[in-house]
Amino acid sequence: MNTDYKDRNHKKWMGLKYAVQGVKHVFQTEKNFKTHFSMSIIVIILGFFLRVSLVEWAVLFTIMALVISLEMINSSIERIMDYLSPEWHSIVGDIKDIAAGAVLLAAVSSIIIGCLIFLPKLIALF
Ligand SMILES: Nc1ncnc2c1ncn2[C@@H]1O[C@H](COP(=O)(O)OP(=O)(O)OP(=O)(O)O)[C@@H](O)[C@H]1O
Repeated sequence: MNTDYKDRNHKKWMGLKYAVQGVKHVFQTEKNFKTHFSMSIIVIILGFFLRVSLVEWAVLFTIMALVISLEMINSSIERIMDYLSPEWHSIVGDIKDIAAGAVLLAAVSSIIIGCLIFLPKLIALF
């Protein structure tokens, strides 16, 4: 019983370790991920500087997490398709384009949200 609990706990931590490895891997290999990550850091710094409200923080973190998560899923889909179908095929192209389109939609939304939250505060500074 006790060993069983320890085993489950160990597996849980190993799962977390692999997930962190996944984030590290995508950070090291995907240029777009680095761009989204850097943009998120800038947004957080700007958020502190412009004293955004709790609700605004919640909106900003939700959209940042969405963009970064979609970028990771997109990278994952690209790898799956390259592994399953290394040859050129229009359906593979469609699948990759759709996954990339999802990231684009979220990224455009994040720019709009950033403008809605930050622009009035920046304008008020001048
Ligand atoms: N096997 C394929 N068959 C058909 N089209 C493909 C294939 N591989 C890539 N493409 C086309 O090339 C585009 C770029 O694919 P690629 O796998 O090189 O992604 P990427 O340039 O690394 O994307 P990202 O910048 O998001 O990482 C795809 O969106 C798709 O239109």
